[in-house]
Amino acid sequence: MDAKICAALLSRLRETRPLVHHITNTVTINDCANITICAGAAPVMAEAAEESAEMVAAAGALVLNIGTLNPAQVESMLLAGKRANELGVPVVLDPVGAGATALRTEAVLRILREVKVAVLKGNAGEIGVLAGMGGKVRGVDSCGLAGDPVETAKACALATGTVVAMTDETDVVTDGNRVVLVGNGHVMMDRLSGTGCMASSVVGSFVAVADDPLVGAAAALVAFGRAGEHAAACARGPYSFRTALFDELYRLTPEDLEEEARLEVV
Ligand SMILES: Nc1ncnc2c1ncn2[C@@H]1O[C@H](COP(=O)(O)OP(=O)(O)O)[C@@H](O)[C@H]1O
Ligand SMILES: Cc1ncsc1CCOP(=O)(O)O
Ligand SMILES: [Mg+2]
Repeated sequence: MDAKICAALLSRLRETRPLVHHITNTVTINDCANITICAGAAPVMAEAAEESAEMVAAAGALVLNIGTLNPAQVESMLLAGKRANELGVPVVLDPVGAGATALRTEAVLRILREVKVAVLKGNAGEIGVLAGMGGKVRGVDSCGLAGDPVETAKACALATGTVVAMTDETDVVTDGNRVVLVGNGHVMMDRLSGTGCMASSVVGSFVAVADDPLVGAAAALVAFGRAGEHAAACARGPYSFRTALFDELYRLTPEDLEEEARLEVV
């Protein structure tokens, strides 16, 4: 895993433009659609139980995000997720707010039991809760971890059988054995609702074209983080940053990634 691989995946993503099927929340759904396009993929949001399994057949990846979950939506997620598993379509799960309420925590655990999830992408608090290692979540925000971030992410990966992508100032991507740390990103990304959801959409886009979900997830967080760094350089505040974040991901080239990726395999 190195900068060259990130660059090659971005090229492959732009050449193949996979469809990324989302079942996601109502707060950031439009941001997720547009960041998917800026990454190089094509979004579709389809959540009715009558079509969610059918739609996933055309997709390169499925992103499940529980940010504004309700029981019917979770059933649609299970139908789509099981069909994705049958078809070999990788599933990305964003456990938004897991730990904040029992409904959220239980929905995530049920999806993890019934669907083979390729990448579990959460903030530090959410991953700490799911690892059973003392994460704290208020609303949808991480209030931090009790222990070491790498050990927490590894424990979560081993407990859930997924690649865990735990976002923070330094992102930790791990399958429980291999660990990649991603240093790209900017604190402005924490001043805006939706950057975690968008990170999941970008992970879905990269995982659709990657042979290895760990490599796809790490490359996605490098690309998104690097776009955030470029965006912060010209932003006056959170909302001009938001606009610039889309533009800078759209403008990001494989050469940028090769030169500017900050990742460490530990
Ligand atoms: N302090 C920070 N410095 C750099 N990047 C950050 C920082 N906080 C968050 N990010 C980036 O913002 C994105 C969203 O992460 P995070 O804020 O942890 O998720 P969520 O919005 O789900 O809480 C990730 O790509 C992460 O790398
Ligand atoms: C504010 C809010 N409430 C439910 S979903 C959501 C958006 C969360 O977005 P993110 O976790 O990406 O900041
Ligand atoms: Mg955030």
